[in-house]
Amino acid sequence: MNTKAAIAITQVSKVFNNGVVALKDVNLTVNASDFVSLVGASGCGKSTLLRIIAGLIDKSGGEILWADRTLKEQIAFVFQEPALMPWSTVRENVRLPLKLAGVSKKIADTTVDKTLELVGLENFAKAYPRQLSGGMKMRVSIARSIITEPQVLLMDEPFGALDDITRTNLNDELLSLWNKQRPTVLFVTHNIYEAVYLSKRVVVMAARPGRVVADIKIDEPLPRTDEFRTSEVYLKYCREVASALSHTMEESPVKVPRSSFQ
Ligand SMILES: Nc1ncnc2c1ncn2[C@@H]1O[C@H](COP(=O)(O)OP(=O)(O)OP(=O)(O)O)[C@@H](O)[C@H]1O
Repeated sequence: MNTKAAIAITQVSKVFNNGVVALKDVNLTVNASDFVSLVGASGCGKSTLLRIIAGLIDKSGGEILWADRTLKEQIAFVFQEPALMPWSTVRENVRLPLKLAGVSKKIADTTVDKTLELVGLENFAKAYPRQLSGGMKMRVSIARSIITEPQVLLMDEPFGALDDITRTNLNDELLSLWNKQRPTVLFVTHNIYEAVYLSKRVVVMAARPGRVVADIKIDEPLPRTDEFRTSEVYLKYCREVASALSHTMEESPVKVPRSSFQ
Protein backbone atom coordinates (compact mmCIF):
# COMPACT_ATOMS: atom_id res chain seq x y z
CA MET A 1 0.00 0.00 0.00
CA ASN A 2 1.57 3.35 -0.96
CA THR A 3 1.77 6.05 1.71
CA LYS A 4 -1.00 8.22 0.26
CA ALA A 5 -3.43 5.33 -0.36
CA ALA A 6 -6.69 5.52 1.55
CA ILE A 7 -8.09 2.26 0.18
CA ALA A 8 -6.17 -0.54 -1.53
CA ILE A 9 -8.31 -3.17 -3.25
CA THR A 10 -6.40 -6.29 -4.27
CA GLN A 11 -7.67 -9.22 -6.33
CA VAL A 12 -11.22 -8.73 -5.09
CA SER A 13 -13.84 -11.09 -6.47
CA LYS A 14 -17.54 -11.63 -5.90
CA VAL A 15 -19.55 -14.67 -6.91
CA PHE A 16 -23.25 -14.46 -6.00
CA ASN A 17 -25.15 -17.54 -4.80
CA ASN A 18 -26.72 -17.95 -8.25
CA GLY A 19 -23.23 -18.38 -9.76
CA VAL A 20 -22.96 -14.88 -11.31
CA VAL A 21 -19.32 -13.73 -11.23
CA ALA A 22 -19.95 -10.05 -10.53
CA LEU A 23 -16.26 -9.21 -9.93
CA LYS A 24 -13.05 -11.03 -10.78
CA ASP A 25 -9.57 -10.03 -9.61
CA VAL A 26 -10.32 -6.32 -9.21
CA ASN A 27 -7.31 -4.21 -8.25
CA LEU A 28 -7.74 -0.53 -7.45
CA THR A 29 -5.91 1.90 -5.21
CA VAL A 30 -7.63 5.09 -4.17
CA ASN A 31 -5.56 7.86 -2.61
CA ALA A 32 -6.73 10.11 0.19
CA SER A 33 -8.88 12.97 -1.19
CA ASP A 34 -8.99 11.35 -4.62
CA PHE A 35 -12.13 11.76 -6.71
CA VAL A 36 -12.47 8.54 -8.70
CA SER A 37 -15.36 7.66 -11.00
CA LEU A 38 -16.31 4.12 -11.99
CA VAL A 39 -17.91 3.80 -15.44
CA GLY A 40 -18.92 0.71 -17.35
CA ALA A 41 -21.73 -1.15 -19.04
CA SER A 42 -24.72 -2.21 -17.00
CA GLY A 43 -23.89 -5.31 -14.99
CA CYS A 44 -20.10 -4.84 -14.87
CA GLY A 45 -20.13 -4.79 -11.07
CA LYS A 46 -19.82 -1.08 -10.23
CA SER A 47 -22.49 -1.16 -7.51
CA THR A 48 -21.25 -4.50 -6.22
CA LEU A 49 -17.75 -3.07 -5.78
CA LEU A 50 -19.07 0.01 -3.98
CA ARG A 51 -21.22 -2.14 -1.67
CA ILE A 52 -18.28 -4.40 -0.84
CA ILE A 53 -16.14 -1.36 0.01
CA ALA A 54 -18.96 -0.02 2.22
CA GLY A 55 -19.23 -3.39 3.96
CA LEU A 56 -22.87 -3.77 2.85
CA ILE A 57 -22.09 -7.14 1.22
CA ASP A 58 -19.21 -9.62 1.61
CA LYS A 59 -16.56 -10.25 -1.02
CA SER A 60 -15.82 -13.82 -2.10
CA GLY A 61 -12.06 -13.32 -2.30
CA GLY A 62 -9.23 -10.81 -2.27
CA GLU A 63 -8.37 -8.07 0.16
CA ILE A 64 -9.34 -4.50 0.99
CA LEU A 65 -6.81 -2.55 3.01
CA TRP A 66 -7.62 0.78 4.68
CA ALA A 67 -5.04 3.45 5.51
CA ASP A 68 -6.25 3.27 9.10
CA ARG A 69 -8.99 1.53 11.03
CA THR A 70 -10.98 4.68 11.75
CA LEU A 71 -11.32 5.45 8.04
CA LYS A 72 -13.55 2.41 7.56
CA GLU A 73 -15.91 3.83 10.17
CA GLN A 74 -16.13 7.22 8.44
CA ILE A 75 -17.88 6.18 5.25
CA ALA A 76 -21.03 7.75 3.88
CA PHE A 77 -23.05 6.17 1.08
CA VAL A 78 -25.26 8.12 -1.35
CA PHE A 79 -27.76 6.04 -3.34
CA GLN A 80 -29.51 6.94 -6.60
CA GLU A 81 -32.79 7.27 -4.70
CA PRO A 82 -32.60 10.01 -2.05
CA ALA A 83 -34.55 7.76 0.39
CA LEU A 84 -35.77 10.57 2.65
CA MET A 85 -38.21 10.14 5.53
CA PRO A 86 -41.43 11.59 4.01
CA TRP A 87 -42.95 12.39 7.40
CA SER A 88 -39.94 14.52 8.47
CA THR A 89 -38.81 17.98 7.46
CA VAL A 90 -35.59 18.68 5.57
CA ARG A 91 -33.99 19.71 8.88
CA GLU A 92 -34.98 16.45 10.59
CA ASN A 93 -33.84 14.34 7.63
CA VAL A 94 -30.43 16.01 7.58
CA ARG A 95 -30.06 15.79 11.38
CA LEU A 96 -30.68 12.02 11.44
CA PRO A 97 -27.03 10.80 11.45
CA LEU A 98 -26.21 13.15 14.36
CA LYS A 99 -29.33 12.03 16.24
CA LEU A 100 -28.30 8.39 15.77
CA ALA A 101 -24.83 9.30 17.05
CA GLY A 102 -26.40 10.76 20.20
CA VAL A 103 -25.46 14.40 19.49
CA SER A 104 -27.69 16.79 21.45
CA LYS A 105 -30.31 18.68 19.44
CA LYS A 106 -28.81 22.05 20.36
CA ILE A 107 -25.33 21.17 19.08
CA ALA A 108 -26.71 19.27 16.09
CA ASP A 109 -28.85 22.24 15.03
CA THR A 110 -25.79 24.44 14.45
CA THR A 111 -24.20 21.76 12.26
CA VAL A 112 -27.49 21.21 10.39
CA ASP A 113 -27.74 24.96 9.64
CA LYS A 114 -24.16 25.01 8.32
CA THR A 115 -24.72 21.93 6.17
CA LEU A 116 -28.02 23.19 4.73
CA GLU A 117 -26.22 26.36 3.76
CA LEU A 118 -23.48 24.35 2.05
CA VAL A 119 -26.05 22.67 -0.22
CA GLY A 120 -28.13 25.83 -0.71
CA LEU A 121 -31.19 24.64 1.21
CA GLU A 122 -31.13 27.06 4.14
CA ASN A 123 -34.57 28.40 3.14
CA PHE A 124 -36.12 24.93 2.95
CA ALA A 125 -35.30 23.61 6.42
CA LYS A 126 -38.98 23.35 7.34
CA ALA A 127 -40.14 21.88 4.02
CA TYR A 128 -41.21 18.25 3.64
CA PRO A 129 -39.72 16.01 0.91
CA ARG A 130 -43.00 16.07 -1.07
CA GLN A 131 -42.57 19.84 -1.47
CA LEU A 132 -39.12 19.50 -3.11
CA SER A 133 -37.95 18.93 -6.69
CA GLY A 134 -35.82 15.88 -7.57
CA GLY A 135 -32.63 17.94 -7.46
CA MET A 136 -33.51 19.42 -4.07
CA LYS A 137 -34.24 15.96 -2.65
CA MET A 138 -30.81 14.84 -3.82
CA ARG A 139 -29.27 17.88 -2.13
CA VAL A 140 -30.95 16.82 1.11
CA SER A 141 -29.60 13.30 0.65
CA ILE A 142 -26.08 14.67 0.08
CA ALA A 143 -26.40 17.02 3.07
CA ARG A 144 -27.40 14.05 5.25
CA SER A 145 -24.33 12.16 4.02
CA ILE A 146 -21.79 14.91 4.54
CA ILE A 147 -23.09 16.23 7.87
CA THR A 148 -20.68 13.95 9.74
CA GLU A 149 -17.83 15.11 7.45
CA PRO A 150 -17.06 11.56 6.30
CA GLN A 151 -13.56 10.80 5.10
CA VAL A 152 -14.89 8.47 2.41
CA LEU A 153 -17.92 9.25 0.26
CA LEU A 154 -19.31 6.40 -1.85
CA MET A 155 -21.86 7.60 -4.42
CA ASP A 156 -23.86 5.15 -6.53
CA GLU A 157 -25.27 7.04 -9.53
CA PRO A 158 -26.61 9.85 -7.36
CA PHE A 159 -27.60 12.07 -10.30
CA GLY A 160 -28.77 9.34 -12.70
CA ALA A 161 -32.46 10.25 -12.40
CA LEU A 162 -32.04 14.02 -12.79
CA ASP A 163 -32.39 16.23 -15.86
CA ASP A 164 -29.20 17.52 -17.50
CA ILE A 165 -29.36 21.08 -16.15
CA THR A 166 -29.93 19.94 -12.56
CA ARG A 167 -27.20 17.33 -12.96
CA THR A 168 -24.74 19.95 -14.27
CA ASN A 169 -25.51 22.26 -11.33
CA LEU A 170 -25.17 19.44 -8.81
CA ASN A 171 -21.86 18.39 -10.37
CA ASP A 172 -20.50 21.88 -9.63
CA GLU A 173 -21.97 21.86 -6.11
CA LEU A 174 -20.47 18.45 -5.41
CA LEU A 175 -17.01 19.64 -6.49
CA SER A 176 -17.38 22.71 -4.33
CA LEU A 177 -18.30 20.49 -1.34
CA TRP A 178 -15.39 18.20 -2.12
CA ASN A 179 -13.11 21.25 -2.17
CA LYS A 180 -14.27 22.25 1.33
CA GLN A 181 -14.16 18.84 3.05
CA ARG A 182 -11.72 16.94 0.77
CA PRO A 183 -13.19 13.46 1.29
CA THR A 184 -12.04 10.48 -0.74
CA VAL A 185 -14.83 9.99 -3.29
CA LEU A 186 -15.77 6.92 -5.31
CA PHE A 187 -18.51 7.89 -7.75
CA VAL A 188 -20.48 5.49 -9.98
CA THR A 189 -21.98 6.91 -13.16
CA HIS A 190 -23.03 5.86 -16.66
CA ASN A 191 -22.29 9.34 -17.93
CA ILE A 192 -18.85 9.80 -19.51
CA TYR A 193 -19.10 13.63 -19.50
CA GLU A 194 -19.98 13.69 -15.82
CA ALA A 195 -17.17 11.26 -14.96
CA VAL A 196 -14.54 13.32 -16.79
CA TYR A 197 -15.80 16.63 -15.40
CA LEU A 198 -15.77 15.46 -11.78
CA SER A 199 -12.85 13.14 -11.45
CA LYS A 200 -9.14 12.98 -10.97
CA ARG A 201 -9.33 9.43 -12.36
CA VAL A 202 -11.91 7.57 -14.41
CA VAL A 203 -11.82 3.81 -13.92
CA VAL A 204 -13.43 1.85 -16.76
CA MET A 205 -14.92 -1.56 -16.00
CA ALA A 206 -16.03 -4.41 -18.27
CA ALA A 207 -18.68 -7.06 -17.60
CA ARG A 208 -18.81 -10.86 -17.50
CA PRO A 209 -16.79 -11.07 -15.39
CA GLY A 210 -16.72 -7.58 -13.83
CA ARG A 211 -13.18 -6.23 -13.98
CA VAL A 212 -11.14 -3.04 -14.36
CA VAL A 213 -9.91 -2.47 -17.94
CA ALA A 214 -8.62 1.12 -17.86
CA ASP A 215 -7.64 3.76 -15.32
CA ILE A 216 -7.51 7.19 -16.96
CA LYS A 217 -5.98 10.16 -15.15
CA ILE A 218 -7.78 13.47 -15.80
CA ASP A 219 -4.80 15.72 -15.39
CA GLU A 220 -6.56 19.06 -14.83
CA PRO A 221 -6.91 20.94 -11.52
CA LEU A 222 -10.00 20.38 -9.33
CA PRO A 223 -12.53 21.85 -8.81
CA ARG A 224 -13.33 22.36 -12.48
CA THR A 225 -14.94 25.33 -14.20
CA ASP A 226 -17.21 25.97 -17.17
CA GLU A 227 -14.07 26.78 -19.10
CA PHE A 228 -12.95 23.16 -18.68
CA ARG A 229 -16.41 21.88 -19.67
CA THR A 230 -16.12 23.66 -23.02
CA SER A 231 -12.44 22.97 -23.69
CA GLU A 232 -10.85 20.74 -26.31
CA VAL A 233 -8.91 18.94 -23.60
CA TYR A 234 -12.19 17.95 -21.89
CA LEU A 235 -13.48 16.51 -25.13
CA LYS A 236 -10.20 14.68 -25.64
CA TYR A 237 -10.58 12.98 -22.24
CA CYS A 238 -14.24 12.13 -23.01
CA ARG A 239 -13.13 10.48 -26.24
CA GLU A 240 -10.42 8.54 -24.43
CA VAL A 241 -12.93 7.18 -21.88
CA ALA A 242 -15.45 6.43 -24.66
CA SER A 243 -12.81 4.54 -26.58
CA ALA A 244 -11.90 2.42 -23.53
CA LEU A 245 -15.62 1.77 -22.95
CA SER A 246 -16.15 0.83 -26.59
CA HIS A 247 -13.58 -1.91 -26.30
CA THR A 248 -15.74 -3.44 -23.56
CA MET A 249 -18.87 -3.24 -25.75
CA GLU A 250 -17.73 -4.15 -29.26
CA GLU A 251 -21.31 -4.69 -30.43
CA SER A 252 -22.42 -1.12 -29.51
CA PRO A 253 -19.50 1.35 -29.58
CA VAL A 254 -19.77 4.53 -27.51
CA LYS A 255 -19.69 7.73 -29.57
CA VAL A 256 -18.40 11.14 -28.47
CA PRO A 257 -18.59 13.98 -31.03
CA ARG A 258 -15.23 15.11 -32.38
CA SER A 259 -15.82 18.84 -32.22
CA SER A 260 -19.01 19.76 -30.37
CA PHE A 261 -20.18 19.22 -26.84
CA GLN A 262 -22.78 16.77 -25.46
N1 LIG B 1 -27.89 -9.97 -5.12
C1 LIG B 1 -27.52 -10.46 -6.30
N2 LIG B 1 -27.69 -11.75 -6.60
C2 LIG B 1 -27.31 -12.24 -7.80
N3 LIG B 1 -26.72 -11.53 -8.77
C3 LIG B 1 -26.53 -10.22 -8.53
C4 LIG B 1 -26.91 -9.61 -7.29
N4 LIG B 1 -26.59 -8.29 -7.33
C5 LIG B 1 -26.03 -8.09 -8.54
N5 LIG B 1 -26.00 -9.24 -9.25
C6 LIG B 1 -25.43 -9.42 -10.60
O1 LIG B 1 -24.06 -9.04 -10.54
C7 LIG B 1 -23.67 -8.36 -11.73
C8 LIG B 1 -23.14 -6.97 -11.34
O2 LIG B 1 -24.23 -6.19 -10.85
P1 LIG B 1 -24.06 -4.66 -10.42
O3 LIG B 1 -25.38 -4.18 -9.98
O4 LIG B 1 -22.92 -4.55 -9.49
O5 LIG B 1 -23.65 -4.01 -11.81
P2 LIG B 1 -23.59 -2.46 -12.19
O6 LIG B 1 -22.36 -2.28 -13.02
O7 LIG B 1 -23.70 -1.61 -10.98
O8 LIG B 1 -24.90 -2.34 -13.09
P3 LIG B 1 -25.84 -1.05 -13.35
O9 LIG B 1 -24.97 -0.06 -14.07
O10 LIG B 1 -26.92 -1.58 -14.22
O11 LIG B 1 -26.33 -0.55 -12.03
C9 LIG B 1 -24.91 -8.32 -12.61
O12 LIG B 1 -24.84 -9.39 -13.53
C10 LIG B 1 -26.05 -8.49 -11.63
O13 LIG B 1 -27.16 -9.11 -12.26
